Formats: sequence, structure tokens, C-alpha cells
Amino acid sequence: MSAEPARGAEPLRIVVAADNAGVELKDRLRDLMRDDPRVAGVVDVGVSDAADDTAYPVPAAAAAEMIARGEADRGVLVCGTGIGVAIAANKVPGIRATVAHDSYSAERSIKSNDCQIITFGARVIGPHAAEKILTEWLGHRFDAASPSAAKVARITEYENEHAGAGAAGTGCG
Ligand SMILES: O=C(CO)[C@H](O)COP(=O)(O)O
Repeated sequence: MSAEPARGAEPLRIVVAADNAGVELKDRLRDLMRDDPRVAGVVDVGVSDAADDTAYPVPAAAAAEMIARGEADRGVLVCGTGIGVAIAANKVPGIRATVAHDSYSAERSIKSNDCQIITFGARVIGPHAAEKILTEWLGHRFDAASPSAAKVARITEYENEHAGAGAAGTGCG
């Protein structure tokens, strides 16, 4: 797979985050992306150290909020399973996040679902497999003219219709 920017595709601004279970893989993926010409920049919102036991919803929500504010295009989040950071990120309005430990799911998370965030479980996937999936993921773009677009728009409509209804929040500030 070429690491050249796709024709017409703008380099991506990426935010990364992890809890202490995911920090090692997060750092590895961050450094890989910093060398990738398809990436305009990588912001790391932590945690920065395996001794930091900040609960996974905190860095996950911080990363997702950056995307929601338009400060980053995509996010890469890591915890033990990838599940907790995905759930937390999805609580941020407008965010679509999913764990994807295989190539096809990672591709469809962009092309079908226009997910801004991919998550990995450091206790589930090996670093080389995660790097391969991430490298491919950087090359995928959502096609707003595709039949998938109306389905994603329906998610946004639902979110807008129910904004504020029953919101429990993440307690992440
Ligand atoms: O994987 C996690 C959350 O999905 C996290 O890294 C560990 O969470 P725990 O099993 O509740 O400690």
C-alpha cells in the first residue's frame, strides 16, 4: 500500500489518546504517523506514561472533543480492548468511533460509516497488525456522494433530534 497522499486528499490532522493499558501501542502508532506524508500532524492528549492510571474515558473524550471542535480530523485511541475508548468517544456529539482489528472493518469504518476515530485494544491486537491496519486506514476517505452518506446522515439526524435527551455525560469535564 502506498504511503503517498491520495490525489486530492488533504493530509490529516490526527489526535491520539490512550489509557495506561494502551499507552505503549498509542506511542508506537503516533510515531508511525508522524513519519507518514498523509498526516499533517499528530497531537497526543495522553496518557504519557504507564504509571498514569487516568481512566480511559478521560483521554478518549478529550481526543473526541478536539475532533468535534474541528481541531483534528481523525483520532486513534487505544485501551486494553479498544471498547472503552470507543464507547467514551461516541458520547461526544457528532463523533463516530469504532474498534477495528481487521482491515475490512477499518476500511468500512471510513467508507460506510464516516468514522472519525479508530480504536485498538493493546491486549487484543499485536503492534504489527495494528500498524498495518492504521497505515491502510490513513489512505481511506469517505465519499459524501456514495449511497452510504444518507445512512450516516440518518445517525446525525437522530443525534440532533435527541440532543440533550437523557444525557448522563461522561463525567470527563
Ligand atoms: O480496555 C479497557 C476498557 O475497555 C481498559 O484499558 C481497561 O479497563 P478495565 O478492564 O475496566 O480495567
